[in-house]
Amino acid sequence: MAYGDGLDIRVTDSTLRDGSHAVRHQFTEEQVRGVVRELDAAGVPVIEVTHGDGLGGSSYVYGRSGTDERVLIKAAVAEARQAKIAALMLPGVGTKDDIRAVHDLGVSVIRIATHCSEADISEQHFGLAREMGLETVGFLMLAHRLSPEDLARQARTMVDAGCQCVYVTDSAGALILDEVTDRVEAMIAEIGGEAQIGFHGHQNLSLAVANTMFAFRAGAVQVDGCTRGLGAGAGNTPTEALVAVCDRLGLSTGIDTFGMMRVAEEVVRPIMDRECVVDRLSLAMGYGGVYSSFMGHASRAAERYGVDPAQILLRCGERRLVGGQEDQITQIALELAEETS
Ligand SMILES: CC[C@H](O)CC(=O)C(=O)O
Ligand SMILES: [Mn+2]
Repeated sequence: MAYGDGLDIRVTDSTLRDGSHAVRHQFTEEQVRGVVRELDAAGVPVIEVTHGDGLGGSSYVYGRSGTDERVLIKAAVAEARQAKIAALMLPGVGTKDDIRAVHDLGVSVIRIATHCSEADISEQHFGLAREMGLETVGFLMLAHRLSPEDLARQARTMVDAGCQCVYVTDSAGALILDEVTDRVEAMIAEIGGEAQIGFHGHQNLSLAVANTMFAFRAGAVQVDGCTRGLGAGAGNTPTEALVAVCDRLGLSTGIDTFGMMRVAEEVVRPIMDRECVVDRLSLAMGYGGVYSSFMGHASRAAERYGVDPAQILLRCGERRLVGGQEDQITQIALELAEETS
């Protein structure tokens, strides 16, 4: 199956959204302009720009943005020559007014994310987005927590509400190869022909590129990457590696392979606080099925209460915490401190 428009796969680069977690939401306008200019020149078809937790994410709990995301989005739209600019939102963190505002700024793709079992909270947002002529994408987050059949039923809810492509979103980097295939295939059986399927990977178990290729082989035609892997947890599927693999397999992404390698090395690496790596913490998240953006929260809570951050994360996994329950990370750190005192 191909994406269309002459592409086998359409890549959305989320460096300036998922990568925001790894720079504490401190991207500057100048950095956003530089990254968008270079990704656009390399042929990346869609570039996502938002606070790491989506529109409206700048807050005490999620972390305040260094620069207002609307300023960053406006700058991205101004720099892009061919790329579409996308924005992500979680109903409840962002609102319909945020969708209206970014539409007015020139965003053309809206990606609406819900926990994998709660697609129904996105219905009005998809309806509004389609009325406004936006391209729509749905994220079913922490997709490892549902069986393929249940996930497909949630995808059906999004599609009936107006979603044009539903992503298997491996927020914890917990899915392993065939587990991706099974989910994509179940979604194709349910919504194939009516909507596309996408895949968003995290590198916590070191499988992001491989999982993305399994998703493609099962029928996914939209996939995400982050340049130099810059993203939550151990980071995301590195766009430059994904593009190189596709190139070697003869699959067209429309992206210049060596251009992407250069952007990763010369443009994105210099603005990273640190490399995103598979280490004890990120590996614990992949192993325990924990939402990748919990890593920074757990590290800070562990330092504050003198406990082991990996233990916090594993407990988050045992309790099946979802995005939006970040306050419970502090609660767990307090419990661990009490248990060890
Ligand atoms: C804030 C939304 C969320 O982080 C989306 C995402 O990238 C994921 O679930 O992996
Ligand atoms: Mn992510």
